[in-house]
Amino acid sequence: MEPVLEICGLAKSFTLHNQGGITLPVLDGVDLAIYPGECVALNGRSGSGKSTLLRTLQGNYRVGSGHVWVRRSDGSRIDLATASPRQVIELRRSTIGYVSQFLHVVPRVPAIEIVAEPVRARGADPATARARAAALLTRLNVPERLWPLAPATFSGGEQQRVNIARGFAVEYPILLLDEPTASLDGENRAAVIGLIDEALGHGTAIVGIFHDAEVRDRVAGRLYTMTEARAAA
Ligand SMILES: Nc1ncnc2c1ncn2[C@@H]1O[C@H](COP(=O)(O)OP(=O)(O)OP(=O)(O)O)[C@@H](O)[C@H]1O
Repeated sequence: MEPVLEICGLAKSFTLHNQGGITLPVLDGVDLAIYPGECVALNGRSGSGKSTLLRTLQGNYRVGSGHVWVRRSDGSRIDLATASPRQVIELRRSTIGYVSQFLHVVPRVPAIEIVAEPVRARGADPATARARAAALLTRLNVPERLWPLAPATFSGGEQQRVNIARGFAVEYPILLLDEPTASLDGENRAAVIGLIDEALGHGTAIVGIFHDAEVRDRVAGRLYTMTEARAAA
């Protein structure tokens, strides 16, 4: 079986332009291959670069050096290091799902539409997309009275569940999860674990940050421990 995601010699540093142009090395020599149907948990102390790696895999941060090969459903591969912005947008629609820690709400867009949007973007008709969204919101215990409302006023846990529903609305080949259970109670944690299990069963490859050790031990088949980037000489 071929990996859906192959990270080779990835390095990434940030240049702080407003602080004298200091360069902060964060990732160095990351090598990791991820296969369909497996869940890899990023492990490491606070500040070791877990979120930076996840955002780089989503194409949100530019690759410093090295390669991040993403395999598309037609078998072709794209390297995020050289992908155009247009290709990155297309990969996010078709191949790479991402559940961030916080929902970035668009003003006035109802929760159900936020969840249905990725389904529609893949060509489903509005009724099918809304039905999928409704099923996920129900599963994640988001009360139906909230569905037509914009989530700006929702509680932290409600916003997170809308975000999770959106991330799982489509069966992406690759799903990136940034602390998907951080502000959830036991019942909703169990619902998220159920969704993760199903996605893995469908062959989705998951890379996640799970500070909740119980959830991590339950879903992750493998840990990838971040090592400190070599300090700049
Ligand atoms: N946009 C940025 N600009 C400058 N430095 C950044 C940026 N994002 C992250 N960093 C720095 O990179 C390092 C790694 O941060 P990152 O958030 O990836 O760590 P983490 O392992 O996810 O931490 P935590 O477990 O605390 O969330 C930190 O020292 C952080 O200050």
